[in-house]
Amino acid sequence: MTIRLAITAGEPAGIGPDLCIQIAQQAHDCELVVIADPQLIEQRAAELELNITVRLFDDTQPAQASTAGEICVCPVTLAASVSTGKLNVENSHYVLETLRVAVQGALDMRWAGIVTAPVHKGIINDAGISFSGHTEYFRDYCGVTEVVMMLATSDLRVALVTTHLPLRDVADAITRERLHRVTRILNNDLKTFFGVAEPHILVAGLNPHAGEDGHLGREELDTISPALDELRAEGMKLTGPLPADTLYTPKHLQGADATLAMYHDQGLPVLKFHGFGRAANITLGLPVIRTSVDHGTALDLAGTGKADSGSLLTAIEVALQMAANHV
Ligand SMILES: NC(=O)C1=CN([C@@H]2O[C@H](COP(=O)(O)OP(=O)(O)OC[C@H]3O[C@@H](n4cnc5c(N)ncnc54)[C@H](O)[C@@H]3O)[C@@H](O)[C@H]2O)C=CC1
Ligand SMILES: NCC(=O)COP(=O)(O)O
Repeated sequence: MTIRLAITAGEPAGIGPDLCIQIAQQAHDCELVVIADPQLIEQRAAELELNITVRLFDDTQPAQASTAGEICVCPVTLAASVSTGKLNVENSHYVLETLRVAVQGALDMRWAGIVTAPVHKGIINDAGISFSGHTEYFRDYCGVTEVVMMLATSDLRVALVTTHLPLRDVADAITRERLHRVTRILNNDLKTFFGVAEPHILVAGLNPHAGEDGHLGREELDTISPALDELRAEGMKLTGPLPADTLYTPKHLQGADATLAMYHDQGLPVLKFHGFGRAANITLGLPVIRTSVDHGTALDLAGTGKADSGSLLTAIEVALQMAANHV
C-alpha cells in the first residue's frame, strides 16, 4: 500500500518551498502532500527555473506515489505576497495554519505522518504568538505533557532532555520527573518505531566532568543518578551520567542505540558536526509520526537553488521507516 505523508513547506520566505519543489523533481515510492499556498509554489518554482505541475490534493482518492515533475498541494492561503528571503510578520498565522492542518490531518489519519520544513521562530513571535518550535506546538496541540526531540543520522541518535529554553533555565528544568518521562518515551519509541528490542541509552551529565563528584555541580548526584537508578529498576539499560565531552567518542558509542543530552547545544552540535544535511529531527511521544529537517530557514539561500535537500529526504525516509515499523 502506498504511504501518504504530509510535508509543511514552512516559512514562505525561506528554503522550505525550494526544497519541496526540488524533491518533486524526482519520483517517490510514497505520496507526498505539500501543505502550502499553491501560488507560492508556482512563484518559487519560476524563480528556481524548475518545471513543476501543481496538482491539488483530493483525499477522496487513494494515495498514489508521487511522480517526477508533479507536486501535490493541500492548499492554505498566504496572508500577504512573499518576497523571497524576506520575512513578513503578516504570514506568521499562515505558517501556523499549515502546521495545524498537518497535525490535525495526521490525527484524522488523512496521512501516515508529518514532515516539516523549517519555520522561523522569531517572526512568529514578532506576530505576538508565543512559539518556541514545532516540537512544543505539536505537543500542546496533541494535548500530551511531554515529548522528546531526537535528531538522528543513520548511525547516531541524539535525544534531548530539554529543548528550546534559555541556558540559565536548563538546570532547574532537569528534574527527576522530567528525566523519568523523557527516558521512558525514548526507550519506548526506540522499540516501537525503530525496532530496537532492548535499547541501550547513554546519558550525559549536565556539568563539566559530570559534576566531578559534586565539586563542579550537584545535579548528577542529587537528580540525574537517582533518576537513572529508578529507571534501571524498571529494566532500562542506561549508562551514565557520563561526562558529555567524552560520551561522543567511539569507545562509548559502540553498542549504544541512542544518547540522551541534557540540553540543545550539548547534543546537537555533535550531531550536526557528524551529519548536517543527512540527519532528521524526530518528535517522540506524540500520537502521530513527525519528522523534520536538521536545519533552519536559511533565508540567504531561498530562491537561489543552492539549498541542499538531503535532510528533507532523510526526514521523509525516517517517517516512512517509522510508519512501516508501527503497523
Ligand atoms: N525545524 C525548524 O523549523 C528549524 C528552524 N530553525 C529556525 O531557522 C531560523 C534560522 O536559523 P539559523 O540558526 O540561521 O540556522 P539555518 O540552519 O537556517 O542556517 C545556518 C547555516 O546553514 C546553512 N543552511 C541551512 N540549511 C541549509 C541547506 N538545506 N542547504 C545548505 N545550507 C543550509 C545556511 O545557509 C546558514 O549558513 C531560526 O528562526 C531558527 O529558529 C532552525 C532549526 C530548525
Ligand atoms: N534545533 C532544532 C530546532 O530548532 C527545531 O525545532 P522544532 O521546530 O522542530 O521544534
